[in-house]
Amino acid sequence: MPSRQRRASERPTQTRVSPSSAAGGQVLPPRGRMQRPIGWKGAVVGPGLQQPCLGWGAGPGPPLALSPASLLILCLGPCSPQPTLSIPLPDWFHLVGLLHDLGKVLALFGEPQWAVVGDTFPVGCRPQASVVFRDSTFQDNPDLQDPRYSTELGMYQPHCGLNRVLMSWGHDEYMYQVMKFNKFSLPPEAFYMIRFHSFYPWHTGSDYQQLCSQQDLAMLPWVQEFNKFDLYTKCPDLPDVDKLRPYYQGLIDKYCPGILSW
Ligand SMILES: O[C@H]1[C@H](O)[C@@H](O)[C@H](O)[C@@H](O)[C@H]1O
Ligand SMILES: [Fe+2]
Repeated sequence: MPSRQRRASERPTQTRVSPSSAAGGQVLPPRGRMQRPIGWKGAVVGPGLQQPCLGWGAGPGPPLALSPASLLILCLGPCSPQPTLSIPLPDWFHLVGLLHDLGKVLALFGEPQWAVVGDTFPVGCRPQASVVFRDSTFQDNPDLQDPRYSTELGMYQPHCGLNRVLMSWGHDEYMYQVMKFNKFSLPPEAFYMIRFHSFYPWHTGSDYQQLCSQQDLAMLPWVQEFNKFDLYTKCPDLPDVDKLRPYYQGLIDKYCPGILSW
């Protein structure tokens, strides 16, 4: 069993794919303490929010504001890293922790859950062994019947680079696009970490090497370092928002100030 798959079945609180769904389709709500949807409605879209730090600009969504306190609760509480840093990391690394899952706001725009959360993988080529539930959920995927898309390289050139690869859609790519559009002054590593943090078959499964460029290999350690603080590392206790807020507000002001377009 691929390690990612083993982890998924060992951890019942994580989002899971219905065993009865045919084509890698239906994603069921997680069990246990993550039973609630990601909490945007209650925690972020409250009327009582003050001093919004990240706001909605022009876009299809309703006028919403994300307060620093809400972000901290969402991102440092139930859905982000425990501070067990073993090496000194740059300050922006902490901001990546805060921001990395904000793309899940797509769920508010009516995007179905399977197109927002879940691990990501390249489309247009054969899904490799470490893709979670690879063996049980891809049997009806039409690409696998198409000789152009069902080989190891599929529609790609060898070592074309992940920036030329079409990934399955989700919160990673959306947040990356938001950061780019709003010109966050973060280093390329930060963009990269957010864009590929759910690409477990690559950063943890070591698959898809045939698509990687030298630049991808250079970025891999950053994605792996970040992964130590991603899934399964959540602190069960809510953070002390008042204590943490000035620090994170400082990072926001430094790297992504003002009102953002989503
Ligand atoms: O499969 C997981 C899961 O869907 C999480 O909700 C998400 O934050 C991760 O990035 C992803 O890899
Ligand atoms: Fe994520």
